[in-house]
Amino acid sequence: MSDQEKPSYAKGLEGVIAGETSISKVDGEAGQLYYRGYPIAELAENKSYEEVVYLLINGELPDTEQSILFSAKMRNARDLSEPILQMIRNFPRGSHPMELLQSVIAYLSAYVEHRIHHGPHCNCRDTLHQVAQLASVIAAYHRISQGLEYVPPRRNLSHGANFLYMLRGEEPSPEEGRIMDTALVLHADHSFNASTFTARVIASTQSTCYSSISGAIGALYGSLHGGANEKVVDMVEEIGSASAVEPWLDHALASGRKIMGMGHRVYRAKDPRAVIMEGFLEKLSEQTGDRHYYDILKALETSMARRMAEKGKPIYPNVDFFSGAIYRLLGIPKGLFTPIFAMSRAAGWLAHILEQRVDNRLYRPKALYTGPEPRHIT
Ligand SMILES: CC(=O)SCCNC(=O)CCNC(=O)[C@H](O)C(C)(C)COP(=O)(O)OP(=O)(O)OC[C@H]1O[C@@H](n2cnc3c(N)ncnc32)[C@H](O)[C@@H]1OP(=O)(O)O
Ligand SMILES: O=C([O-])CC(=O)C(=O)O
Repeated sequence: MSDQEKPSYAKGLEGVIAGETSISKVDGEAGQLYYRGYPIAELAENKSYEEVVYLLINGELPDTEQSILFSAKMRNARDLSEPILQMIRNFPRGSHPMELLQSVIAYLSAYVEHRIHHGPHCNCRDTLHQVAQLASVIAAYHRISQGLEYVPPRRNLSHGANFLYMLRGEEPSPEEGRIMDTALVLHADHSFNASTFTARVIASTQSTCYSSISGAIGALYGSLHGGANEKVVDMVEEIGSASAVEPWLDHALASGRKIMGMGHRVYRAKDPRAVIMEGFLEKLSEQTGDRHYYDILKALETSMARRMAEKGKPIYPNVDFFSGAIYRLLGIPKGLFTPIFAMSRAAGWLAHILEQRVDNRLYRPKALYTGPEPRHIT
């Protein structure tokens, strides 16, 4: 088939509307993100992760009573059962925690009543296992793999603060807890991104919430998606200092490297989440007296903006650009950055799975066949 005869199609589904959603809206031109109509900056400033989970799943912010009940439910669901702890203890050391997360979700499904529920009211909406327990799994894996004791969750801390507590075995400062919780708010949903789309495709086959979320974790792992936050910190370590940014970029761009944490399929402006994360990084850099990451990242941002503008292709930081550096300054190891993204995004995935089921149609696109014409074995 000649190139002229080929039907056109959108590679990577770029620009294709693949479904309807009322959960979040990404305004790529304006650089704005809304959850259920609320601007992300307002939610980040005023709401906890638990309230945002409620909003994503139920469509409205909780009132005071609903908020208390929902928080209690999520906090009660934080505990890990003995089989899950056993699985974490037995998981091969040296595996990436994203591999553990993907497996843990599938394993968890063996211990809960869920298989018959394929509708929007399946019990995942109520048990909130996947949303509440990922943080505990990540913290447990980190401590167990370091030869430390598992620290059980506390019920009097926000989701973000409890995660830091379970990692460290010590309560974080209120400021650290707030930064962690807000980072979770910022990562909770982003319309039809690759991992959420994966979750919806799996849900569209009438599979379970558990398999849908396990698949979504796999999609998030890659370095073009959630895995970029870890790669950004690798890149900063490779660059070494702000003064090395220009020669490093000359070489990286000449050899066709993508700059991790920059660029986006939808945003044509700075990602609004990166704006908020940058503020946190600046604050933490001042407080800790460690400006290393901030200075290198800002030099990279400025230089890339200039270089790409000269080419007529402006490029801006995305949500992954500053997050890894923030986690680093909170004392979190690199291997946990993408899992942290997953533990937040689990809320968005669950909301999308439930929405998919309300008016489901199996996802099954067509492909343009480019293989041999029919032939016979001779
Ligand atoms: C949470 C998230 O998933 S956010 C995204 C996280 N991923 C990253 O940060 C990885 C780095 N970024 C990228 O690889 C890309 O920007 C993506 C995958 C996120 C989006 O990519 P696409 O929409 O497919 O854009 P595409 O890769 O076609 O880029 C368009 C142009 O901008 C350039 N460009 C895009 N991103 C980058 C980048 N990070 N570094 C250098 N150049 C880039 C491309 O080389 C391309 O130039 P060309 O037209 O001369 O070939
Ligand atoms: O929307 C996307 O393609 C990627 C993204 O920023 C996210 O999932 O948060």
